[in-house]
Amino acid sequence: MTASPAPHRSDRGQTSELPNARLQGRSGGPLRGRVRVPGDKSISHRALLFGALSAGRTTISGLLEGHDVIATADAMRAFGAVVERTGEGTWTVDGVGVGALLEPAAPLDFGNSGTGARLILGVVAGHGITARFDGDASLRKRPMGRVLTPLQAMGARIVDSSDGRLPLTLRGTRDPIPFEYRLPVPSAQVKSAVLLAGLNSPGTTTVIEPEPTRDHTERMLSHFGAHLDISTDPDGARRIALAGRPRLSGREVTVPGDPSSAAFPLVAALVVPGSSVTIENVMINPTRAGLITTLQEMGARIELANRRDHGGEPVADLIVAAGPLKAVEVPPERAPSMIDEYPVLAVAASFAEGTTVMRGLAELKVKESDRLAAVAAGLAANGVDVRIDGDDLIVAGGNGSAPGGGIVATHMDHRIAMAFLVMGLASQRPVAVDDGSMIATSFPDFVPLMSGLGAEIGTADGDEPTGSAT
Ligand SMILES: O=C(O)C1=C[C@@H](OP(=O)(O)O)[C@@H](O)[C@H](O)C1
Ligand SMILES: C=C(OP(=O)(O)O)C(=O)O
Repeated sequence: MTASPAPHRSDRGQTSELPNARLQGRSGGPLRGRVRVPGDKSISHRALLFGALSAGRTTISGLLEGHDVIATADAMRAFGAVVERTGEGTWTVDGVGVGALLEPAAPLDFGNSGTGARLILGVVAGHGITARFDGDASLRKRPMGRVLTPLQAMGARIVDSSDGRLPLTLRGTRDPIPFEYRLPVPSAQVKSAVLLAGLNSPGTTTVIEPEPTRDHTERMLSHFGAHLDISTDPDGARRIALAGRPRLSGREVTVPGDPSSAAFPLVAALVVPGSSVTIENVMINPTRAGLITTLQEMGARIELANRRDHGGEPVADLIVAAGPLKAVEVPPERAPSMIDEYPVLAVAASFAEGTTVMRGLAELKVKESDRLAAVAAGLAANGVDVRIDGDDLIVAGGNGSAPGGGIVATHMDHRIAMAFLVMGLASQRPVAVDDGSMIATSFPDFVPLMSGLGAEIGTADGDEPTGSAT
């Protein structure tokens, strides 16, 4: 089985695209080799954004050239920044500076990307410009009220929207009101939107997060020259205070490997018997490392070698060897540090000994799909005993094997597609996903990278799976 060759779209900097077709993962020999996953998606979005909000030139290496990030690059161009691809993963941004963004001439299309849409709503909210935001069918279903509520309190106005979802038009303010906001949901996107609006405020913008979320915005704001005061409140909440109207200057950014993409070859190497894989240069920032902690608790053999600093973020090479996994209970407070990794953790749990309980997954319901429902349906279609109890996901493991044989509905969700293709590599029968095209939003070279390790992933033209989850 082979994957179809990927078309090249050099004008937008994309390296490859997967076919809009059913794909299938099936068991073969052990996975072996060394790989590098693409640059971190969260950091890639932010590098482009902060580059555009800075004076002078930002040079970025290791940028993720997936569709989500390319949509952010296009939005930065619409605001007047000069964004150029100078080589594979290397980009320059000649910024316009905080307060100086131009009004986009046309609607901004964020495709499948919640991060791009929500962070840039924050950027527009803090500028005296109006912009129209749109996205694909998945993004149009996702809640934007979580960012619009604080942004309106800072002075932005919604010109039109259907119940707080895209498409919508936002009119920003040139004088955002200094504001203090306690996050009602653990979301780095909401935190970042408020801080980005606060950049152009004459006073201080404060975000209080009761549960820590990924801290890339804070790290990069400091790197680009903003002044942040980060402290802990008496109740343990994290308080982030940003002084408004800093002079941000162009910087160099080197983007480390994305732990959310590394999760797929990592779990594959654990569940395919006899595998031994090294994944180089993976970011292990503690706000993103919950999956590694959880898998190690399950007994996974993962060595973190060659720990070092890469562009202000901790990274390591993950040396992974297949072996038995045992069920664990994953506490709700760990969810923000592995929020995008639950689909593939649920796949790992289906091969474990015992019943894994993942608690506090309400946020999974508002991702590219309702991931709680999509994961449960996908596992059930593949013969796994799975249950949703409120916001908890409960997966009975098959002690080293899972039936497989199902077709999984991906609901325009890249992580559902990749997680179930990984399942097929170790299950008794192949696992098919109905649409692999969304994989290009975050991991355009997923299929060739996995194939290079020996994985059998390709178009589903061989054995037809039987079960289905639609
Ligand atoms: O800030 C970010 O870059 C992201 C934050 C998370 O979303 P939430 O803020 O909605 O949890 C995560 O799911 C998303 O993939 C990227
Ligand atoms: C949730 C995700 O991304 P976004 O919110 O940016 O669409 C993700 O990549 O899993």
